[in-house]
Amino acid sequence: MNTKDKVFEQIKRKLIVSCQALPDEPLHCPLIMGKMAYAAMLGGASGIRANSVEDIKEIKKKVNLPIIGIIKRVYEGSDVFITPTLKEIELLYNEGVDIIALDATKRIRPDGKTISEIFPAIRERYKDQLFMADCSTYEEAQEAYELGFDCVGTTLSGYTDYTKGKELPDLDLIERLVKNLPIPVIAEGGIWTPEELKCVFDLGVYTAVVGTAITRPMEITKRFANAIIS
Ligand SMILES: CC(=O)N[C@H](C=O)[C@@H](O)[C@H](O)[C@H](O)COP(=O)(O)O
Repeated sequence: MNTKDKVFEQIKRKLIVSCQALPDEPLHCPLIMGKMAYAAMLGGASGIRANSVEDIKEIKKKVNLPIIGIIKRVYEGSDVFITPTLKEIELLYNEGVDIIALDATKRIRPDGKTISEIFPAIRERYKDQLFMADCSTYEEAQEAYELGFDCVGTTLSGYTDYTKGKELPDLDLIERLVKNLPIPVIAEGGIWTPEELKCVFDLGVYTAVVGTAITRPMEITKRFANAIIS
């Protein structure tokens, strides 16, 4: 089995936990994300999604699980913030992550180009690297598949101007992708409960990423606090 197949085999029909805290979040700190990933592993996660080279380095010290790596960076003039430019891809590639995820929406990137303009050269340059397309619509995922991405995720449904307000998890999108795309579909975004996780697996996803519901205590606390506001 080659390395790519091995990675996919390890995460097949298993839970991936996203361990992320941005600079404005209370748990922002590589050491904490490393421990978070370790806790997730002990709890049964089979893969980790993580943001930034610093966090990824620390997580690698604590767990030996496949990592989906991203770098979130906001550039002026573009709404694309998940691994938006070639620079972030190069950093993730040099760090060595099993899968690099990047925004594959139709939005214009910071370099003024679209994903279909830049991805062919990326595919060519990093031949052995696995890439995940973070999409917000069916058409974007279809295009990502045609461009040569290895897997697609529903990560950005609800987060682009044209999908804002969508109920998450986006079950319709997940179902359509599973039915029509021949590459692994990863459900990601807004999975809050074990029941929802089970539901997306029942729809036939290859795997699913759960983040906030497990690794953002401030958001989890808000849900409880809000439940008793009269
Ligand atoms: C839109 C965006 O920035 N999504 C990010 C992508 O890496 C993360 O902030 C999410 O936590 C992750 O996608 C998992 O989703 P949820 O936290 O809803 O389980």
